Amino acid sequence: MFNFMDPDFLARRCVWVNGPVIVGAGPSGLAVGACLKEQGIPFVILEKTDCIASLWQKRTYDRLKLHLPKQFCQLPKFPFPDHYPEYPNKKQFIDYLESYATHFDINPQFNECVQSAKYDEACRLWRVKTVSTNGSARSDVEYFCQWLVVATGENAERMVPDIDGLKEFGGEVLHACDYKSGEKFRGKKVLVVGCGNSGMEVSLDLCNHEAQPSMVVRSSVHVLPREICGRPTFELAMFMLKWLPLWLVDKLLLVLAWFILGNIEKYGLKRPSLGPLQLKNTKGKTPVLDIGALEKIRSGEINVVPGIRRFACGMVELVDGEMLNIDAVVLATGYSSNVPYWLQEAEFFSRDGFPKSPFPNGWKGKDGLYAVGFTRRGLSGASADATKIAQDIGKVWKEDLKQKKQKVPTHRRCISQF
Ligand SMILES: Cc1cc2nc3c(=O)[nH]c(=O)nc-3n(C[C@H](O)[C@H](O)[C@H](O)COP(=O)(O)OP(=O)(O)OC[C@H]3O[C@@H](n4cnc5c(N)ncnc54)[C@H](O)[C@@H]3O)c2cc1C
Ligand SMILES: NC(=O)C1=CN([C@@H]2O[C@H](COP(=O)(O)OP(=O)(O)OC[C@H]3O[C@@H](n4cnc5c(N)ncnc54)[C@H](OP(=O)(O)O)[C@@H]3O)[C@@H](O)[C@H]2O)C=CC1
Ligand SMILES: O=C(O)C(=O)Cc1c[nH]c2ccccc12
Repeated sequence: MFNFMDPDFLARRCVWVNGPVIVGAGPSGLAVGACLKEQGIPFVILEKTDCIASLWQKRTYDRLKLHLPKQFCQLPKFPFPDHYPEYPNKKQFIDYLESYATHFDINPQFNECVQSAKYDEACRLWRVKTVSTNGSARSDVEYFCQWLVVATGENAERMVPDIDGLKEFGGEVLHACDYKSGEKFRGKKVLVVGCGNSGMEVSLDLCNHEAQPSMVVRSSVHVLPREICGRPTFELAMFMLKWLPLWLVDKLLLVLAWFILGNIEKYGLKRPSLGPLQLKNTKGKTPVLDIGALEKIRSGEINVVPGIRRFACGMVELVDGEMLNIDAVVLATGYSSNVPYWLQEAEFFSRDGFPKSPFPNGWKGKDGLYAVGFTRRGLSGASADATKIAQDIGKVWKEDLKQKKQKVPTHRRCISQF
């Protein structure tokens, strides 16, 4: 069970956690924490950065707002303030998450990156190893716990495509997660690779700062208006789904989109053969909710171009043979899960770092393993997972308490040095 001679084991501080270990202090981890607090269950949240919601605080652009109306983005048991607008901006969302953590008295352990986690059959506990990420002299830790909640998110790592010649390009190349504003690209020709919500919004932001973006659309994309007849499209879709099958809702959305946006294929925005919600559900590809990029595409201020063949010094060659002179490249090429890098488990999670079982069964594995925020349903999916996970852990917790017939003090942590 324990190898007392293993130098790695000897170098680590060992901590027994009475309750679950939650990996990640984003909205998902906080939501699980809040639901556990409500039941008086202690837990530890391990967060590799120095703040909560690091995706929102450190890896998003300035002009970002929630795309879905606020009622679909709030976390369990603590609504957004009434005065918040329908689509809160990035600062308002972060402020909300900060007050969420304060309200539930959630204090994650910052600067601790989970390096590996595996279930130890012999001691029937999860063993979670972390390394300190702030360079402090504090030693690395191994946590032992009965439950492990994976809350590292669908957007943990940037996806960087390996495109021929990119290294020889010479100009600035950045991923959308490092893009803040178009200010520094004023007057520059910028190639934006990708046409998801990030690619569209980065292109729009570049236009607003007098840069000249060309946006790569290599395959297809669903663009929907954010509102239909003054009501949020997402709300309308959720309403229709109560009565109608998904394929029909998709057809109706596309008819409405056609009336409002017209034929967008003539601008190079080919629609996928699957409908927008079906595509989101089966492939995880989010439809673009338009907040102004389409108008810039129509006016020619955003130049839509086909796929990339290769880069050369200061240039890009497209698949149709056209050569463009460009000053910078923004890779709005998406994200991936990082679970396969650290979770040593192959039954519940697949190799792409998402649970194998599709929604609504992807939240619970074996041996006390849980996943929150991997349903490809944004923040509302994460909230639903969090509620179920905390209830499930709560049942066992209460059963254990009954059996022990004694009250377990909260946060009893035996910090033992072997
Ligand atoms: C630009 C952008 C805009 C979005 N807008 C919306 C929206 O409007 N509405 C919506 O519903 N969804 C939106 N989403 C989806 C997004 O997934 C959610 O908003 C939300 O951030 C998901 O929360 P999460 O906690 O699951 O993941 P994250 O917010 O990514 O949090 C995961 C946390 O885990 C930490 N972590 C990762 N690996 C480790 C490790 N090994 N050890 C310790 N800590 C680790 C990270 O540092 C991070 O803090 C958006 C996504 C992006 C990229
Ligand atoms: N305000 C909001 O709510 C916002 C929400 N988001 C969310 O964040 C998540 C991530 O979005 P996003 O960052 O846009 O990522 P996505 O995964 O949605 O989109 C990635 C894009 O990059 C393209 N791409 C990938 N590799 C290449 C390549 N080698 N050459 C050309 N194109 C390539 C993809 O094309 P293909 O389809 O052909 O693979 C796709 O268009 C989504 O869920 C999104 O909704 C993002 C921004 C704002
Ligand atoms: O932004 C995301 O990643 C989400 O999952 C939320 C979301 C934005 N637009 C959508 C359209 C359909 C389903 C979910 C979303």
